[in-house]
Amino acid sequence: MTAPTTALPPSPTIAAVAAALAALRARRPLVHNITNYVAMTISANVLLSLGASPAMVHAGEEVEEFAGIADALVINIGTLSGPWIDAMLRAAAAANRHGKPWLLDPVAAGATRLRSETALALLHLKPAIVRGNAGEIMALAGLAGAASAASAEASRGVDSLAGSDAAAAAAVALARQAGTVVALTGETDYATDGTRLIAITGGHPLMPLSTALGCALSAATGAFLAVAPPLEAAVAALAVYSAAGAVAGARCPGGAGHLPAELCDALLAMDEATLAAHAGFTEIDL
Ligand SMILES: Nc1ncnc2c1ncn2[C@@H]1O[C@H](COP(=O)(O)OP(=O)(O)O)[C@@H](O)[C@H]1O
Ligand SMILES: Cc1ncsc1CCOP(=O)(O)O
Ligand SMILES: [Mg+2]
Repeated sequence: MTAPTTALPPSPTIAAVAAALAALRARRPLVHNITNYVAMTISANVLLSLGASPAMVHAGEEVEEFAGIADALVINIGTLSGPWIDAMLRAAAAANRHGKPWLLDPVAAGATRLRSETALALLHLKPAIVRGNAGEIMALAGLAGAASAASAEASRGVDSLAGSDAAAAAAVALARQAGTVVALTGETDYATDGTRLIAITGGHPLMPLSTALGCALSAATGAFLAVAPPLEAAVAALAVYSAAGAVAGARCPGGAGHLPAELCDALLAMDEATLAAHAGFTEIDL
């Protein structure tokens, strides 16, 4: 029997995630966010605690210029309107021209025609990563023709009613069809480039009870895009955030009110031992 000529890509390790986090902190990337009104403050605080520099810049008159100076761009369609859509399309095209990686968070894709058409138009501009909950990933995969249309019961507005396990196949199909990495979140998170599927455990059941933590995760994932290729960036972001979420949730016995603050503190203090204690990976055969 002959030995294989090409090695399989290595499975993710806690050490590799810790190294990506160290690289991020050393680089302190400037992350350009076009995000929704609900998510702006927590996204900026998550980026600062992680070790990145946030900037919320959405005016059509300046997004192209800013995309050129930023290290990565995050586009989140949470609170859409006509001028914002124009700015999002211009920013994504400018990031592509400048060779800057960018991420799409298709908030509530599938809920309205405006959201579906905008998410699809942005997908066609080739984001490096799409990060969404199960309902959004199933909807976007259906809209892109990568999977059958998502059922109306998969989402309620910005919230997913479906579990992430049920959306893993749609995530893989979307990644293949769109040539992107998909970061799918829920009780278990998944990262896939269409050839590999990695499950990431951690987090806390209180996380869906605090608004915009998914949006802030998308911002954090954008920061990792400045220091790592898309699949590694997605895995690192999901693992770091899952570990921080687990630590933060354990410090919130009375509910989710303080969760965003605890999450930021946990991100600031994140280290390899905490990652090892609170995040895990499984590589799933495709
Ligand atoms: N039931 C859960 N248990 C643990 N972590 C969760 C749970 N639901 C969501 N999370 C975590 O919350 C974060 C946001 O994910 P999610 O709620 O799917 O996004 P969104 O806010 O966009 O709907 C992710 O880090 C995810 O792992
Ligand atoms: C409530 C809400 N409405 C429009 S955007 C938004 C925030 C959604 O945040 P997330 O997707 O992280 O739950
Ligand atoms: Mg969301």
